[in-house]
Amino acid sequence: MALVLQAYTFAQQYVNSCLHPTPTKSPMALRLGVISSAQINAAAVIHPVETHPDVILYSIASRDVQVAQQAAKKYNFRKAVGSYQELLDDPDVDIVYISTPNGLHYEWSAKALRAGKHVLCEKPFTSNAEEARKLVGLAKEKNLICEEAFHWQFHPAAHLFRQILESGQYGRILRTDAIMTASPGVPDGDIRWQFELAGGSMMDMTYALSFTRYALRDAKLKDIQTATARPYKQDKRVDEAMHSLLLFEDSRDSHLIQSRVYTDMSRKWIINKIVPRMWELPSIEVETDKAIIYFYNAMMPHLYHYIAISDKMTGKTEYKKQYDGGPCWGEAWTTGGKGGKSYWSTYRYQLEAFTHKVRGKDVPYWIPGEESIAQMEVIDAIYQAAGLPVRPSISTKA
Ligand SMILES: NC(=O)C1=CN([C@@H]2O[C@H](COP(=O)(O)OP(=O)(O)OC[C@H]3O[C@@H](n4cnc5c(N)ncnc54)[C@H](OP(=O)(O)O)[C@@H]3O)[C@@H](O)[C@H]2O)C=CC1
Ligand SMILES: O=C1OC[C@@H](O)[C@H](O)[C@H]1O
Repeated sequence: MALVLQAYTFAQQYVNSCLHPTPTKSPMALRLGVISSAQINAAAVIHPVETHPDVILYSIASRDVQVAQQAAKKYNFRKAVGSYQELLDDPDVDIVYISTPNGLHYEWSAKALRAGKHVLCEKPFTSNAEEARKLVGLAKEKNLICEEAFHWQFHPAAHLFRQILESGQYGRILRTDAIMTASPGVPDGDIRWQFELAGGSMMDMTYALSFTRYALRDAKLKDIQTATARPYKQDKRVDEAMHSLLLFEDSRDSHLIQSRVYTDMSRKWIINKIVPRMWELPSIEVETDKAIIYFYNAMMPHLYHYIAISDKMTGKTEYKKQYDGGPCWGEAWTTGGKGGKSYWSTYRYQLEAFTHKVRGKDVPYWIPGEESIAQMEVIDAIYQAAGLPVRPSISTKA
């Protein structure tokens, strides 16, 4: 389903970029360089940039210059180059988006920082926690931005979800249950199946853990009760699926919270294997003292989402949604907030925050580097608990 959603996002973004024509660009607009010709580029940055007045599509790099030229022609980049380093050597590039396979995130983010560029790096941030620590340290040393592109966290629906959990109205969080599955599954040959490129369901579908840690905010991981991987048939080091039960300690009163995190890159179909589970969108359920709170489609809430709050005492369910404004972005016309637009994707909200951060302005929402480190530490711990190797560092040159 995640792949279908992704395809739908591409289409939606395309329609939106037509319906909402390119604004006049600032003469000093930030010049974006894109590293790789990945499929996700269009949805994640290209279309968001088209509707952003302070960023232009400046340069795209591919290992194959012809591929870069095709992408540049299709999306109106000013330049196309045949090596990632050539893009980084260009003094006119201000900000860089990195969409290489996971295993190369660290290498190219580090090289971009060393070249003096601000970085928006795809999720998962790095191959492992050690790389994450080094990258965050390097960004601090260079006084540059290096942000993990966990786009969903920038959307107003995510902020409403957190506000509901932290309102105190529903009591303490007792347990969480987050899933992300692909049905139809990820095709063989995809980068997500390659161990050396830091593949695996826990890495690719790291959203399920992100939903969990976001809901629990400052809770500390106390224990991994169980972690069971279903190995990929062609490489047993790669988790086709991962079922984990984590134990967190609440930062306020130290009570324990049990969190189930389930990721699956090859979810079984139902009814004699003829119906893919199209409805099984990345989601999280949170049980509190007083309610069950369910955030449906937390990964791409701009397409569709709801937050259902079921009262344990009355059995009544209340539904909420938030496509713009909300607790962080505010309503531009009433609170002086930035508001956002209801047609903005998670990626467009993310770009808005990223550019503001680069410009040194206040941002409605941000993911500190320490968060990305903590996320990678939990992923490493899950792999270890499941008896699988932590994803390797292949970028020794960075
Ligand atoms: N935020 C989101 O919603 C999403 C994020 N992602 C993340 O984005 C990244 C890219 O994913 P996706 O778009 O599916 O990737 P693709 O497989 O479509 O593209 C990856 C690109 O990386 C480059 N590359 C460099 N080295 C290699 C290598 N050894 N093998 C393969 N490709 C290589 C290639 O570009 P070239 O040949 O031009 O150099 C390739 O086109 C991943 O980290 C993934 O987790 C993915 C999907 C959605
Ligand atoms: O980040 C992602 O979001 C969409 C998924 O289909 C994809 O596997 C993942 O990389």
